[in-house]
Amino acid sequence: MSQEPDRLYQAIGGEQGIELLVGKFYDRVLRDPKLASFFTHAPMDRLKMMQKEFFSEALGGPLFYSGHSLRQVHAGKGIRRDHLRKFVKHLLATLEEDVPELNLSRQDIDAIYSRIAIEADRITNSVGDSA
Ligand code: HEM
Repeated sequence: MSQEPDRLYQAIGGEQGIELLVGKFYDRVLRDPKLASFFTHAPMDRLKMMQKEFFSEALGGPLFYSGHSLRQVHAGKGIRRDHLRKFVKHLLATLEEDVPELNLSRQDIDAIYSRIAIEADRITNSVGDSA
């Protein structure tokens, strides 16, 4: 590959950009009546910190994810595939609409989105199909 491994991390503006993205993303998730209740008792400060690490690692940045296994964290919570689909749709909408200050190109938006959305596969096996 000719591109720098941390190109996406740089494109998003490093740690600050990721923090902005994660904050706006959860604003959207928590406004969604189908998703909000999953987070009622979640430790949001820790969750956002873990997501910062997670995004950094996924985008080639210097922070590495130190949280629990994604399968274990999400298992047994009643999260279905349709919840997962909505969740990643909110991520795409956040990248497209909520962080104009990051000046992301279409190509970068698609690349960042796929790096995170692909992780849904890791947790998909621990959730059920739509009712
Ligand atoms: C691509 C999909 C997803 C990714 C990459 C992801 C990632 C994460 C990460 C990194 C954590 C922090 C784990 C830790 O604290 O060690 C977390 C926690 C959590 N996630 Fe997700 N998540 C995804 C989808 C979802 C969905 C669809 C829901 C529910 C609708 C959800 C609900 C939660 C909740 C409630 C917690 C907090 C668990 C707790 O500490 O009690 N996640 N997720």
